[in-house]
Amino acid sequence: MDPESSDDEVPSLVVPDIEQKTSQPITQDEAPDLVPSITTTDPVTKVPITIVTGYLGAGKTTLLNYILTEQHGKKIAVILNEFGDTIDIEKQLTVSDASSTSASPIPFVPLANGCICCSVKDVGVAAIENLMEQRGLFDYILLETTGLADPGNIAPLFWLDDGLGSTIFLDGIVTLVDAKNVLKSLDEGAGDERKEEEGVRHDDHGPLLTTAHLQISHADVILVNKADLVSDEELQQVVERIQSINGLARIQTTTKSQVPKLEGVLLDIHAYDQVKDADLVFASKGHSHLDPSITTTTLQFPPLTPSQIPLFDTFLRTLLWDNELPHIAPSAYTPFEIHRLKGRIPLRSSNGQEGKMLIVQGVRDVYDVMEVEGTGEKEGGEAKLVLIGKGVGQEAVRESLGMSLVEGG
Ligand SMILES: Nc1nc2c(ncn2[C@@H]2O[C@H](COP(=O)(O)OP(=O)(O)OP(=O)(O)O)[C@@H](O)[C@H]2O)c(=O)[nH]1
Ligand SMILES: [Zn+2]
Repeated sequence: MDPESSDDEVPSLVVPDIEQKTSQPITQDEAPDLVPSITTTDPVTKVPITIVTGYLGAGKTTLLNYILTEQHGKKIAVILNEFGDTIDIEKQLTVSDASSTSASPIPFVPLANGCICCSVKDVGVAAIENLMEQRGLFDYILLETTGLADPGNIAPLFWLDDGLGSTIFLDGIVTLVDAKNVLKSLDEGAGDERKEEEGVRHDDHGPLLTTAHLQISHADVILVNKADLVSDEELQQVVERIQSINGLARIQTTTKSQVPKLEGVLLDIHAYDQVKDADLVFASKGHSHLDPSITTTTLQFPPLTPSQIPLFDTFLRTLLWDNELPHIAPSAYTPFEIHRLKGRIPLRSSNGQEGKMLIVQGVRDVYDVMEVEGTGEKEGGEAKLVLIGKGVGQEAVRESLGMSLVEGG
């Protein structure tokens, strides 16, 4: 919902009233050129995009190669965002798609010299728009980020930029984790060479908040790769640490980034347009907080009445846009940061008709609330709002929600 619309509608996509950094028109020679290919006039069908992220050397390119050589019948375009001149090496690695029978090579967009999440955002958007001129040649986009990218800055690009939002949709964020080195990265920031000017997210309120934390906390799927390099115990320890950070993501352990199945597991997962009850089961079980920086917490509460909907939306806005907890004195809680949120909120229908449901999705300060038909669950189903981030487990968050939903409060 944009700020102007009336409160009683169920808000749809809401974005903070940040002045949008309007992307300056990129001159043609700035936007990377595409591999030449046939243009087609296929009607606009929204093309899914999967963001592949993960630390340097975790196995992103190995995954892309694996996907490009698997027989899945998809025509995939690849956007490679690598620092500096590794782009050519990556290009050979990535678009060597032996299996592609199509005469034209895979549409491939190199985005070198910077990180799409911070320094080449506009070029990235222009490159994707450019790519979409060739739609019809492909029906899926894979975007491999640099090893140092913060996916929380990239995901909203596909929500915020209504130009892009009309032709592509974010299907999910896949994070590759190096089983052998991830704990060091999380505990010591090993390998986190983000430059200060990029606003390195080492948090001065306590424990380290590294790029590895961000890539894990924002993931919809996490591949714990290089399993062959660690013992079973070490692998289990890594999986448990990652699960305690992100209780929503589906986690697989892999070697050479090879997953048994792509469809519905890595691709076409629709992580942003639906929230199934099964998605929230693990997160709702409550877990030991193994990581000092980032945790997952689940707020459970009774179904909302129609008049509580705007109260709930005000709670979300204050939480995500103002970084404050309504009704709680700032001195009564420590600074928090929301990376990802998902919710299924049954609505108590006033006349007993089968309850509708609010589905909530959020990444950092961009969130989306959709009203959908209930799935026939009995009315008493609890509402669940799962938060992933820093400081989300403090009792004040729960209290603030409870006080926010008091009608006439
Ligand atoms: N032992 C082992 N090596 C792996 C595995 N997966 C990938 N590798 C190797 O690890 C190295 C890095 O893999 P890449 O796929 O290039 O990793 P990346 O994340 O794309 O790396 P950057 O582009 O530098 O960020 C390559 O030599 C891969 O062959 C694995 O499961 N086990
Ligand atoms: Zn970046």
